[in-house]
Amino acid sequence: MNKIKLMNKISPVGLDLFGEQYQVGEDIDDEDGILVRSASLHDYTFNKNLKAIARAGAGVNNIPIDQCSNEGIVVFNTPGANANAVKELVLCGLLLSSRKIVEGIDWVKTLEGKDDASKLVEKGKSQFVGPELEGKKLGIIGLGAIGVHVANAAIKLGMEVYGFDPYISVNAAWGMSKWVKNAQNMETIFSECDYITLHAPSTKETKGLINKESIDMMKDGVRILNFARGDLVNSTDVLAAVKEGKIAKYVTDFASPDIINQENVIVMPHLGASTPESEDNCARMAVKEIKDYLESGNIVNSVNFPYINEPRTTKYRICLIHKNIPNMLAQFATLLANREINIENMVNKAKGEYAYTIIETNDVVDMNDFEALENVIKVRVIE
Ligand SMILES: NC(=O)C1=CN([C@@H]2O[C@H](COP(=O)(O)OP(=O)(O)OC[C@H]3O[C@@H](n4cnc5c(N)ncnc54)[C@H](O)[C@@H]3O)[C@@H](O)[C@H]2O)C=CC1
Ligand SMILES: O=C(O)C(=O)COP(=O)(O)O
Repeated sequence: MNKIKLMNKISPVGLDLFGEQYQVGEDIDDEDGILVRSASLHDYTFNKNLKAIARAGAGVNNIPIDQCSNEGIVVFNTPGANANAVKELVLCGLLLSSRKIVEGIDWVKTLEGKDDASKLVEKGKSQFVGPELEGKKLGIIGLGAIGVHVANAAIKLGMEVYGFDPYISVNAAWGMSKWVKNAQNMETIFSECDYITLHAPSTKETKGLINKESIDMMKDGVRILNFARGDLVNSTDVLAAVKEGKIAKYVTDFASPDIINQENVIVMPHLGASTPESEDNCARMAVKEIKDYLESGNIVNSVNFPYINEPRTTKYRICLIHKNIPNMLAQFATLLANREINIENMVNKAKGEYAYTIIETNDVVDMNDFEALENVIKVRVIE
């Protein structure tokens, strides 16, 4: 029986895939796996039995990845599973940043109970004029699953789209409209664009990338959208620029005390992925990933360990997480040879400092033999 701890609400469409061999819930101890959305695991104590964490979503900044790697805990996410949901909210954000929709709606509420409301509306609406998107320049920082969706949709809206992503994947590039212009650097985005939208993960490199210095490069009246993570933006600098009128509107999915209820700042309660479709997609993908890893040792969509997806061919499968250093495979082979155990199949892949090896055999093996080896982090024998 595998035990799965839920750190957030996860769609039953995914949870139903676990089946009877799993105990799943919020009050689980000594869990084999964790399913999480945005709850922070930075202060969570991982038990020794924990093998995997699946983030039903994209961003993994709520998980201590280095610590997980060090402890042999495989962390998965669900690439692209919520990208359409976020794209749709970004399109909404573009419109909210441009047309004075929120202000207009709030103003109409003040007319409640007035018999001449329709007349007042026609007289007062001129205060809520805002520009169209067509023909304007949109800069996108981060061209992954979401950035590409946004780029393609903005092209269809008639916008001139500039994209910047120094690490763009071949897949993302294949999926992107040929009309998207390749900005060679972030400065081009800052200086050229009327609208700037962020779709890069929170990393050391991206933290605070919207700050006084970058804002100074921007056009007067620029509109900034942040559906990536709050810490990509220095909110003090953004707020100051909004107050000066340099930034016409800041629309974000991430609340912080300083930006709540400020004029020309629209804050949403982290709603990007909150659609039934995306919640189902993410849950399904996360459950499949964690189940596959626990049952077969296969790793698909991990952010900290390499991709290995091999069909089972033998009775026993030895799964070894270890340091990516010379002589590990030789030690495994020698150990098995000394026990007269034949290797039917062996796969080894590395990712950065860590590596993963699957050895298949039809003979009984003793996990302790492998655990005793230096630089082996985690061992499992799956029957
Ligand atoms: N508001 C919400 O509810 C949601 C927010 N997100 C946020 O959006 C981010 C992006 O999500 P996806 O597109 O699904 O991820 P993704 O991994 O498909 O794309 C991220 C892209 O950012 C690029 N990138 C990394 N460092 C960069 C840098 N320094 N400058 C420019 N580009 C850089 C990567 O090369 C990659 O192409 C997530 O990491 C998460 O923080 C994701 C889903 C929902
Ligand atoms: O997938 C992501 O990175 C998100 O930000 C979505 O977060 P959520 O699952 O809605 O808490």
